[in-house]
Amino acid sequence: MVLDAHDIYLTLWRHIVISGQSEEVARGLKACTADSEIISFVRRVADDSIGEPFELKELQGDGKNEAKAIECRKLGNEKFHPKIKEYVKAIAYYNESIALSKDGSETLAIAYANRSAVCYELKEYTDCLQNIRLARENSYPEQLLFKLDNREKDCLKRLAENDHKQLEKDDVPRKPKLSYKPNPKLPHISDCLELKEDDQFGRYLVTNRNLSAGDIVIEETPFSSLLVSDRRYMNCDYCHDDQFLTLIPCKSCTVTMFCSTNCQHKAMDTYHRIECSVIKDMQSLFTKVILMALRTTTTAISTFDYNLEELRLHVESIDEKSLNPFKLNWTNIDSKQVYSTIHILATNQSLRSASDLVQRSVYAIIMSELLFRNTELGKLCDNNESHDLIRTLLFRHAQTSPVNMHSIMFMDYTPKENEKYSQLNLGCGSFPILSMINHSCAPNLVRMTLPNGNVVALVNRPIKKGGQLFDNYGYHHCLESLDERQSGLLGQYCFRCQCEACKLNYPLFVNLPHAKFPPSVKPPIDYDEMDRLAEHDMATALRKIPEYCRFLNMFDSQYPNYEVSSVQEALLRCYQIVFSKQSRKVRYKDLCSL
Ligand SMILES: C[S@@+](CC[C@H](N)C(=O)[O-])C[C@H]1O[C@@H](n2cnc3c(N)ncnc32)[C@H](O)[C@@H]1O
Repeated sequence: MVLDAHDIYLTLWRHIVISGQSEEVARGLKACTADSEIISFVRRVADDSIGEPFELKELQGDGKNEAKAIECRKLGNEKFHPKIKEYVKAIAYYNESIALSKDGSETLAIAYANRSAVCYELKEYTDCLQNIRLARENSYPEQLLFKLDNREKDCLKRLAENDHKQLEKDDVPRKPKLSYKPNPKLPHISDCLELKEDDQFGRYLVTNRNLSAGDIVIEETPFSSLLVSDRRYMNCDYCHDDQFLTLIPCKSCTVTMFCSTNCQHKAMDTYHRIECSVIKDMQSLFTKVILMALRTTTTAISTFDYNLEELRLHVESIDEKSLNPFKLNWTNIDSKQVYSTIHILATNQSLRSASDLVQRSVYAIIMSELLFRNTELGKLCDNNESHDLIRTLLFRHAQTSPVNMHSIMFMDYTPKENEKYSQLNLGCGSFPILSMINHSCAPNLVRMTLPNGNVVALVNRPIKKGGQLFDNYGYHHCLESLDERQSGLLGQYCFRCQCEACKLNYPLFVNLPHAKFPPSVKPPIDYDEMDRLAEHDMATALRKIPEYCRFLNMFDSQYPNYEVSSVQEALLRCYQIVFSKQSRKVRYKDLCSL
């Protein structure tokens, strides 16, 4: 069995501890004056103590696999069976079969043909025709061609009769706008936001005007992004759209699919050219946080047109202490400068323990070895400096990723669960401005992903002029106890939280007191309306937004209480209904079992 990278680190660290070397290793790490020295030091310690930990002989690599493709197709057929009718699950298997099949093969053609049959049942006739074309372009068995011909005729007939699914106008998410004038140099953020820095908080964002619940103050595009691996047969690897009926596979690897040749080319240009031959092994070795370090590094390399010397000189020229995203003019910024703003994100390196630095060095060594052995980086890195560059970038981003990356979400249709729609993690991205926002366990904003992959910051508690914007890093007082929050934040983000919720020990949601309203105020939560929001009813969402915002602005002085927290949740749901990306699956709820 292949060990994952965390096991390799654990084996090494245990050996260091058991052999009584931990203090010596900590001293050795402290004495290093550059990241490249840290990595070399860890490599020496590893080679001396556990032999050749980075050989990774058990890794399987990747390659098309006809037998597995046929197996997946059979699983798809089971889900497609008229008594089962789990069409979306059938599609996931057919897509996997497509990704595993050799280009031009009969197996590939049959998987496309089977996918066309699902499209037909789902009344997606245009997609059905596209799959029929793809099946014919590959080696579909001659003797079965009549099936495709008949399905094609039926599709054309249905299209002529207009018997196909059309998006209801209300299903289409709207585009949000910034609530205040955009900053002339940073048009993706409101001009009221400023960057400050001090000893307690590091860099952080403040507002120079009063902000109200419901304001949208940032809409940011990620520099680099990653699709989680369990969505790889349902969503486009590049734009993350859930175009699962028409995904096309990478011709080489078996774990990457795209919604169009356009996205395929863009992915190739930005990261997949380097990652293609190693991404499957990387996925088996690393968590998404560390894969994000890989993605940010490969995106940086392509940003510099694979010119490693130029990238090295650029990185060396960055003045980390003084550069920040507010110093750049984003109206005509080039992507090399955008990378600079990702390069300077917090690493918290000086606060990390010896074992943490060993862990991240081990990850950087494993990733770089795989890249040097199996990708064009092996040839491109023709001197020690370029090898060091790749290792140190991976090491740096293995530290910036867990501290700064943000999730990319969408609203999945989950009719069998408590909530009909629930937020599903599609992946993650690196964001220069959003990464400047500090944490509070009682935050005053939430993040939301738009269908185009941008992430917006939505204010959900009023913020006074001069006040700091606070995000939540996954440790909210409503959901976690003070101890859990303090230790979680210290472990992952290296700071002791002193937010109002920690200082005043705000209760969990279940223990929140009720707000005191004047008799004229109607309770904000109406359970019928909540049911309609649970159904993602656009009209209800649009109607409730101003009401909820008024309530949050009026009663924030009584925070924390049950009503304000409930309305915050309900407001976020309304915004998700109006602006977020929603699963395409919902369109098929009456046609199959989901
Ligand atoms: C995403 S960054 C936020 C921007 C960061 N302050 C900077 O200077 O780059 C996260 C890091 O900021 C710091 N941080 C975030 N919230 C904080 C808070 N409430 N108090 C102190 N430090 C905080 C921690 O070092 C954390 O790892």
